Amino acid sequence: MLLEMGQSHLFEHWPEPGVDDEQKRAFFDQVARLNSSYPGGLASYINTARELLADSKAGKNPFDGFTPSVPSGESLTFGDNSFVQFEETGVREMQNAAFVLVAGGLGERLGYNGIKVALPRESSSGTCYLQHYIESILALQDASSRLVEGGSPKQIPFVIMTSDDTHARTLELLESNSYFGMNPTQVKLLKQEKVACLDDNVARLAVDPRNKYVIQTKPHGHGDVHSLLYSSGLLNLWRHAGLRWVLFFQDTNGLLFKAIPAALGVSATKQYHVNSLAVPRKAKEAIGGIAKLTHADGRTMVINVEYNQLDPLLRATGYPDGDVNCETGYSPFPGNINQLILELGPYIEELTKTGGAIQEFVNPKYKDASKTSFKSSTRLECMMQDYPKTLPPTARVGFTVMDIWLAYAPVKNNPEDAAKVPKGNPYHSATSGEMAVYRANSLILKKAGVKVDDPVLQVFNGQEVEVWPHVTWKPKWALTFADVTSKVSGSCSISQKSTLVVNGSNIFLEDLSLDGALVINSVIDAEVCSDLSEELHMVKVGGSVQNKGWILENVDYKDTSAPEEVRIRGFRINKVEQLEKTYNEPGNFCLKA
Ligand SMILES: O=c1ccn([C@@H]2O[C@H](COP(=O)(O)OP(=O)(O)O[C@H]3OC[C@@H](O)[C@H](O)[C@H]3O)[C@@H](O)[C@H]2O)c(=O)[nH]1
Ligand SMILES: [Mg+2]
Repeated sequence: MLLEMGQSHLFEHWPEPGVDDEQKRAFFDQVARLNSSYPGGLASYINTARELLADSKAGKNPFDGFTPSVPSGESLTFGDNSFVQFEETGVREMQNAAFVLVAGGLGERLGYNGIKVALPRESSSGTCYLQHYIESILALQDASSRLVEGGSPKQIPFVIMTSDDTHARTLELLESNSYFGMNPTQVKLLKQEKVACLDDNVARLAVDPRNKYVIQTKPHGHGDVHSLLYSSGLLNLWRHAGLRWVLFFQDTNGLLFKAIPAALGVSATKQYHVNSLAVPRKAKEAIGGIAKLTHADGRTMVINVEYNQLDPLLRATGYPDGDVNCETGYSPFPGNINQLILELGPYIEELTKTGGAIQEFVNPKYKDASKTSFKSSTRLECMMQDYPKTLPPTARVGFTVMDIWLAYAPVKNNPEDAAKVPKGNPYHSATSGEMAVYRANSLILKKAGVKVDDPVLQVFNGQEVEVWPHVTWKPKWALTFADVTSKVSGSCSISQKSTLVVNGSNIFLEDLSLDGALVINSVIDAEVCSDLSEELHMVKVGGSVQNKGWILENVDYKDTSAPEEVRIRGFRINKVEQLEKTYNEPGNFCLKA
């Protein structure tokens, strides 16, 4: 097959039989792996590569013939009646859902040495992303089964796509933490394989410069998740179990689960086959724009245009200024946060046709204008949000826009690059990712009637951020706005320098005045309480707490004496003074300190 596909150069240096046989066998093992992990096999990979490389050389625009326009979608306002309604619907539907986290990326822009899901989402509680995601899914599972009478509690499946770069460390993080409370059989890791690198425009496979018996490989992109799910057989198992939704998400977004219930509510209510979550987008921000593309022949699709392609597409289609903000101060195109909700039935139907193959692209860096050779080997790539590209026009494809403060705060940029982000655009750094959690929680409490002091501006690693009170809670405390409003009452207030950490589902804040740090734990087992009415197992906490609190101290990212996860956010928390309370029985508690 390799010879037929013009790959004879791979064997040119081979010595006679009997020499290097081990390495020759290893070579064929690798070829077999590359062949079986790609839909259609290696020959199909090479053919596609030739076509895409020819298009790229000819300077062909992948959106040739299409004109972009601003699509209309569902736009939600946090806390209003329809939002609350969507959240309730979403939580109810949650027991028919499965979650898929794509976490095979190295995070080269961030440059962190560990895996990204092991980073703390915020440093007041120190909870890492993966723990937060798992606890959110478990809390949704419980809340959903409570809403459905007589239903037997279902376990929400959780899939993590890993790669050779992240697999072992992801597994190790799960195992050393007892899967953060999830049943290990509920979690499935699917490892994506890399794809072969290409040396030239006729798609000759690149050999590893250090070992001529190895084909060089690079990641193929998050689009692999579809073929992996398809070939794993999980989708049909889920269908037989009565599931209806698959929710995809990315490795570091500390706000995502605040947006999930309402977004699923929208999918269920509008019967969307595909629902992408979006936020208002700043021009040139490194997030894709959701656009309606209309072809000269009349076809239309609503699809993500990746951030590096939006500007050239706009310039080529009559918008000479390219990717710029409109009068709202934002790009007219909603920003894709790559949280996709797919309806399982239509998804399986589509994958049965495509095998999960996603339209690919190639992005070679040419040596010169002749475009005949590359600076370094290239490869085909694909993105999970390109899934709708092959759907028939009858498919119900929509999107849902929510506020940025509620839905999107990824950690993608290293401190140096983040500090260079144009003023007013989000930093997407470890610093902004943590501050966004505090801001969102503070704004939600405010909306629920708590008096929360305004933030102050502070600079960490060259980035000016709003510092709100450090409020963080476990997902089981509150998943939706209705949960929060049911758990705070009377006249509560939180000063700017405060930290509030809430660990426990049955904690109710009533007439609490906080100026300092307060950690409230409740260790009452929800199952013991399940036969009691809510009143009977409430831990009601009020009173006035004042102490020196927890203080943020600047740490420079170049200061190698601090741990990497501290350095990249530019501060550490000095826990000067706090009140910590742990309750193991219900009651009314009046704090004084
Ligand atoms: O090969 C890969 C590459 C990436 N990934 C995962 O995919 C997720 C996103 O990866 P990247 O951080 O490289 O994505 P980017 O920031 O380039 O853009 C992505 O997120 C922002 C959106 O607006 C873009 O449309 C989307 O492509 C991460 O969770 C990463 O771990 C894989 O699982 N495998
Ligand atoms: Mg990327």
